[in-house]
This record gives sequence, structure tokens and C-alpha cells, in this order.
Amino acid sequence: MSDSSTSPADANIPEDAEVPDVEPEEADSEVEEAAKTTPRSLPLRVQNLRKTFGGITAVDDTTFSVEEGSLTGLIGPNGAGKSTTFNCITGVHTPTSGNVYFKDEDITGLEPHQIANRGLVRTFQIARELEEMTVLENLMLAPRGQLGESMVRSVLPGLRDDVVEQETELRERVWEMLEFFEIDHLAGEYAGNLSGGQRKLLEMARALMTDPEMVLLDEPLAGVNPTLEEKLLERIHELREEGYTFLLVEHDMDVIMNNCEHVIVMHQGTVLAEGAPEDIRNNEQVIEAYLGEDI
Ligand SMILES: Nc1ncnc2c1ncn2[C@@H]1O[C@H](COP(=O)(O)OP(=O)(O)OP(=O)(O)O)[C@@H](O)[C@H]1O
Repeated sequence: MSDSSTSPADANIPEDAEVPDVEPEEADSEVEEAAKTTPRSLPLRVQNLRKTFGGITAVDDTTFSVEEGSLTGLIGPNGAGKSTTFNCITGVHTPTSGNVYFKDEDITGLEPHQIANRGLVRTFQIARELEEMTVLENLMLAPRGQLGESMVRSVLPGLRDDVVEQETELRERVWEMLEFFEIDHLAGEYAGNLSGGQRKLLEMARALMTDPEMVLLDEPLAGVNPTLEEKLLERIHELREEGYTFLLVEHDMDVIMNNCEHVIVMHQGTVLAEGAPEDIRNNEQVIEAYLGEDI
């Protein structure tokens, strides 16, 4: 799904260009060392986030960040404030106080579509109106800023060439996405007829059609059978290798512990602990918060 582009190695280098006098082996190890020590950037930063509903404090002074290109898990017992945090990040709720930054830009209080336009999206359940459309139509309608829709073409004779071209490109991208998620055989099926797992694949494909940099997944595996679960996780890992960043809320601890490289634990509206899965699994405070549930 990544664009094919010219690699630096393919670039034309003039014959008389000055070449640094470094032994190749030495240069390699320097690059490797730099990669190990250079911290990755933090596209998402949540700072002192607070959200109250009347007298209930759902999120209370929550601060965390997510590293670029990571698959980070957000966990916590029921009522810990995970969904409210998600909703504050993606513009569904306006925080009572605190800030959300995406790529160093303050996105606090923006509308969901404004946040999506900046490259931060979440998956949404397929709404009723979309259930009455085919899988293909669902994806055609998903991307931002598209001019060309089949419907527009049918009502506007003599569309501009650039609009037709845009629709052709869009169609190609939709088929690429359908094939990537292995749901191309369902292109003509109404979304309302899909199984729970197939819906999750479509939800994720819809989110990716907006060309995001970061995807927030709220329980992407709920109700998904093991075969589709494996497929979905494989796709998430492939996308992460391409550079996408993921924040994942999931109740299934095995999924979190086996797939995420960093885990943030919320409890009573705030961050209780964060770290590598093995550290979280052995963290006394986390074990206590889950009251002995298996983690
Ligand atoms: N719209 C709302 N109105 C009133 N209280 C709310 C609202 N949304 C969430 N809450 C309360 O805020 C607290 C945190 O809820 P939230 O759904 O964010 O937790 P969660 O960690 O996602 O829980 P779960 O894992 O059960 O989905 C809970 O006490 C919940 O009852």
C-alpha cells in the first residue's frame, strides 16, 4: 500500500561528488547506533486531560504519549476511562480541561472530521445508512476531500477530466484496500449482511481510506472469530511496518500482551502504569487494580 518512490540509492549522483572518507563497516555501525539511541517522535500527546459528566469524573489528569510507528495498548478495568479518553482525543467529546496534541499541533476540541483531516482517525461501527450500501460503496465514500463519486457523475453530465481521473484513482485504491483486507470477494455485498469479523475488517479499511498517519482502534477484535482475528492482527502489524502508528483499546489481555510493544494502564480515570508488556504483567499496582483478574 505504500507508494512506490525512488529510493535515495537510485538518485543520480554526479561522478565528481565528494564522498565522505568513512569505512563502510564503520558507517553502518554508526547508523545502527544512532537508530538505537535516537528517540522516536511522539505524534500523539495527551496532557493533563480531564473530562467530567455532571458530577462524574471519567478522566482525571491523564497524561501520556504515543511513539511514532508503535503499536501501543491502552488497557484498564471497566470504567477506567479508556473510551472517554479515546473520545476526547478524536473530538467526539470536548475535554473539560487539558490538551491533546497531534504532531505538535493542539487539536483539543476540534471536530472529528477536522482531526481526521490532520491524519488521526478512529474506527467507527458501520452506521445504519452504510449497512444499506455495498462494501465497495462504503469504501468509495470513506476518503476525505474526494470530488468524484459515481452519484455525482450520474447527475452531472460532462464532468471535468480531473474529477473523472480522481474517481479512477479512488476506485483503484478501493480495490487495493479490498484485496489487502481480503474482502474483495465481498465488494458487492451489503455491509449489513457481513459477519461481525468482516465488519471489523471493513471498519478498518474505511478508516485507512482517509489516508491517516495514526489509527485509534477501540476493541477491534470484539466478536471476531479466531481466523479473522489473526488476519486483522497480521494486517495491523503489516501497516505498522509501513509506518502507521496505532493506539489500541482491547479487553483481551493476550492480544495486548502479545502484540503491543508499549502498554498504558488506566485506572479510575488516570494513568496507573505504563511500560513494556512484561513489566505491566508483573506490576503489583496493575494486578491490584484488576483485582486478581488474569493479565
Ligand atoms: N456520557 C457519560 N455520562 C455519564 N457518565 C459517563 C459517560 N461516559 C462515561 N461515563 C462514566 O465515566 C467513567 C469512565 O467510563 P469509560 O466508558 O470511559 O470507561 P472504560 O474504561 O472505557 O470502560 P469499559 O472498559 O467498561 O468500556 C465510568 O464511570 C462511566 O460510567
